Parts: sequence; C-alpha cells; structure tokens
Amino acid sequence: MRLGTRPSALAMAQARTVAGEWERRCEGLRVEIVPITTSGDRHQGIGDLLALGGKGAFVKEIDRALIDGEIDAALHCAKDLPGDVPRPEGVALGACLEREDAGDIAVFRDGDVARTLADLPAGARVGTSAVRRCAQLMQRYPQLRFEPVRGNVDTRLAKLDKGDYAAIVLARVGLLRLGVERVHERLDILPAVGAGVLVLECRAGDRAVAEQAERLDHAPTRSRLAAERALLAVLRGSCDTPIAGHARLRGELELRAAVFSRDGARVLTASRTAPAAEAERLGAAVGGELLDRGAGELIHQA
Ligand SMILES: NCc1[nH]cc(CCC(=O)O)c1CC(=O)O
Repeated sequence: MRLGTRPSALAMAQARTVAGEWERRCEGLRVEIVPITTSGDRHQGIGDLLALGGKGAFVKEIDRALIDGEIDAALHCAKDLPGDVPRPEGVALGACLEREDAGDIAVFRDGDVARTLADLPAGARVGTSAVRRCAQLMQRYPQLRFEPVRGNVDTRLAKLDKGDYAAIVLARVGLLRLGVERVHERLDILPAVGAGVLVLECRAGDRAVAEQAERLDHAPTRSRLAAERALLAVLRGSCDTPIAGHARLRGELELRAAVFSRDGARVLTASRTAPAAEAERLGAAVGGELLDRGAGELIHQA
C-alpha cells in the first residue's frame, strides 16, 4: 500500500502513526509512505498561499498522484482540504480517523516568564496565521500585536525561538503528533472546521483499498466532520475566511459555528442539534442561518 502525504515533519509523523495502525488492523498489509511535495510546501511566504488559490495548494499534487495511480491512498489533515470546492471526482473518502484534540494553543519561549498570553507585555508580537485565530484573539487581547507567521510547525517554532515573536499560536495536535513538549496555554477559542481530524482518501471505485481503509474509520468522527464540512461548503470557506465550526456528538450531533470580521469586532454565531444521520443537513442549516443573518457580507469583506 503506497500512502502519499506531504513531506513536512508533521505530515510524515502523522503518516508513520497511521501506517503502523493500519498494518496492525489489516493482517499482512505493508504500508510504504510516499512523500509528495505540494505547491503549498514550495511557497511558504506570506501571501503566497492566496496567490496559489487557497488551501487546495496542500492537496492538488497528492490528488493527481492518487488519480494517476502513483499512490493507492492519501493522508490529509481535514483542515487542509478546501471547503469552497468539492473534492475531485476520482477521489473518495476512505476513512476518517478518530479525532484528537481540536484546540488551539499559544506556545511560549522556553525560559520566558510569560506562560499565558495575558502575561505578555503590551505591544508584544504574537505570530498566528489563521484569520480565524486572529479575529478571536484580537478582541480578547487588544494590547497584543497579532502578526502573520507562515511555514510548517517546525519552522514556526524556530521563528519563536529566534526571538521573532513572543508567542505563536498553533494547533495543539501538531505538537502532540510531533512529540514536542513546549510551554503552552490552551486557548478557549472556537476551532477550525476539521481541526484534529486526519482523513484517508482512496481512488473512487477502488474496492480493495476502500475495504482496508474502512478498518481505520471512526464513525462518530465521520459524522462530526460531515457536519462541519457541510457548513464550510455552504459558506464557501477557503483558507483566508474567518470561519470557525465545531461539532460534538453526545447522543445528538451539536454544531457550533461563527463567522468573524477580520478584526473580530463583528461576530455572528449559530448553533443547532440534529441526529447524527443528518450531519450534512445540520451543517447546511447552520451555514444557511449564518448567511441569512449577513455572514456572506462579513466573509466578502474579510
Ligand atoms: N494550518 C496548517 C495545519 N493544518 C492542520 C494542522 C494541524 C493538524 C490538524 O488540525 O489535523 C496545521 C497546523 C496548525 O494549524 O498549527
């Protein structure tokens, strides 16, 4: 089984874990990891991603390799799958792996006295790329300067240690998967759609791989992700839209979502519940409600 993924340290660590788990669950299976450089990996400068046409930049080359038969399966962070365009026709969802932590954290320099964002002096620079994070944090910490920081998780940590920033905001799961222990604060902000979920994709119509992929599937995560991605599709969210969405499953599926202005001064929130079997409809309903209340204008302005 040739499993394609990005060559970043995080993607490779994720792929090694998933490959091991897959081999354990499928007798006789051997998984070979195939690193595939995407345009997103080649262009790590600020603004480059937008020029490349959004988040699809991290998946396009891998989609192509899958469709062309160079790999049999692909591993992606659900968060990196574009929300405004459907997945290509030749690509099918094989498995949603069980969700880990969906939360965001602020990471501080080792040895620094600051251990929370509230500890930082006024004017301190905090590196965070996602507009969703900036919008929510600027309102709570108006004394701090939130500035874009791009690059892989390891690159961002290096920029923190070099002194470019007093703190950086990252996905908690990134550090967990890399096995990196750092001084950090958990942030109580609404997560990104798909945060902390890995998806395994296969070629549409490839029964053999689909059957093996099923062994890795976690049905509750699949429902939660379906609701979140339906929300994103209705809102036509891409990499640079300040949208948050997080579904929980406690008997029923509950989806909470928010759309922000770039500075976070304006916020629209919505939340609804539905049976897990109606995940897509739930996502569409929450998205529809936000659009009715003016989310389209907020997203357009952002
Ligand atoms: N923006 C890139 C990205 N895409 C997915 C993750 C984290 C892993 C995940 O959520 O599965 C990250 C790093 C981050 O946001 O700090």
